[in-house]
Amino acid sequence: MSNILITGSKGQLGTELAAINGQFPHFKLFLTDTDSLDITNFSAVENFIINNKIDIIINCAAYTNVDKAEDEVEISNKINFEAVKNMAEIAKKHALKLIHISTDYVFDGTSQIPYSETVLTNPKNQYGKSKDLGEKALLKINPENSIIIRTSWLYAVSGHNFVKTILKLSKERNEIKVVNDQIGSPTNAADLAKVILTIVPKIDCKNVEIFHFSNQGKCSWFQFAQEIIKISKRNCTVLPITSKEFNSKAYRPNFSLLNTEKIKNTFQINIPTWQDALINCLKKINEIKEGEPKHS
Ligand SMILES: NC(=O)C1=CN([C@@H]2O[C@H](COP(=O)(O)OP(=O)(O)OC[C@H]3O[C@@H](n4cnc5c(N)ncnc54)[C@H](OP(=O)(O)O)[C@@H]3O)[C@@H](O)[C@H]2O)C=CC1
Ligand SMILES: Cc1cn([C@H]2C[C@H](O)[C@@H](COP(=O)(O)OP(=O)(O)O[C@H]3O[C@@H](C)C(=O)[C@@H](O)[C@H]3O)O2)c(=O)[nH]c1=O
Repeated sequence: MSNILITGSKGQLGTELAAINGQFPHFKLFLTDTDSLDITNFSAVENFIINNKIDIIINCAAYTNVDKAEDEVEISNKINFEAVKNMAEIAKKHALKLIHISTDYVFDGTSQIPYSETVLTNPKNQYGKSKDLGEKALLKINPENSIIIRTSWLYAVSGHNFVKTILKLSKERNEIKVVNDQIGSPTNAADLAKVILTIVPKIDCKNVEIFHFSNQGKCSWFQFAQEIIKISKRNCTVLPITSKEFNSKAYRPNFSLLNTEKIKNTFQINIPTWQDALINCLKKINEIKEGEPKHS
């Protein structure tokens, strides 16, 4: 039996990890969030891992509001950088495995081929910068048997995400406008959660390794919104617009597709397409019924 600390367990990924604990009875999950374990508090985290004999930390806690981060530089850095640095130090001192989650937004979006783990980061917004600093701190402190998993466009049944926003907007409006010049791959948090708990026992590395994980295939946010509307049979038109027209506060990369070959080959895993993963999530939120035809 391994004792695993899940930070940010009330978020999208943390909730999905908690939901599948039954499939992994050899893990005892310790579910914490801001109210029970603030990851910015070094001694609180260290005491928690000592008192509960923690073997593994899965850090799902993060500051994830991309637009708000532009104005909240200090707090986003505290959570996405300083707290990660602290956890890396604690992991090293107590010989724990640390699984840290990062983002496609550490890249600048200028690539024309999917980003592999070796490409240099160059974040263009404050959220991406804070996550990049967290990654770099972890790489520098370099606790053994620790990894960074970068993922992209995460969504789940619970929490704030693009899928739920589009479902909500499509109830309120006949027409929604969505950017068509940002390309990536959506990721169902349930798929990532399953992969994390599957690979945890197999992690064995002297130096911190980076892996990329997303659902398979690529799309723009516009195409993603179209698929959400189509599968959910909503009577709403999705219109393509440019990022310039949408004019969000934070800059988003135009291309942030991740190359997932390394994680697939290292751990011999299959990853669902983004369309199938979306159907699975929408089924869960009762937008579609079992047995309905898959996407065309
Ligand atoms: N969401 C996305 O699209 C993507 C996310 N990621 C990364 O994946 C990981 C998981 O993301 P996701 O599940 O979507 O995140 P969420 O925003 O859904 O959840 C993050 C959780 O962390 C908690 N949290 C924030 N600050 C602290 C703190 N100081 N101490 C303890 N807990 C805290 C939040 O609590 P509260 O709500 O109270 O602030 C929330 O419950 C993150 O590292 C994120 O950067 C990567 C790519 C895409
Ligand atoms: C809701 C909406 C968004 N958009 C655009 C805005 C933005 O460019 C894009 C995505 O919008 P969101 O704000 O939902 O997503 P965003 O917050 O950019 O999502 C990111 O979150 C962080 C945490 C990550 O790590 C990234 O991988 C990514 O998932 O779609 C529209 O064009 N029309 C709309 O109606």
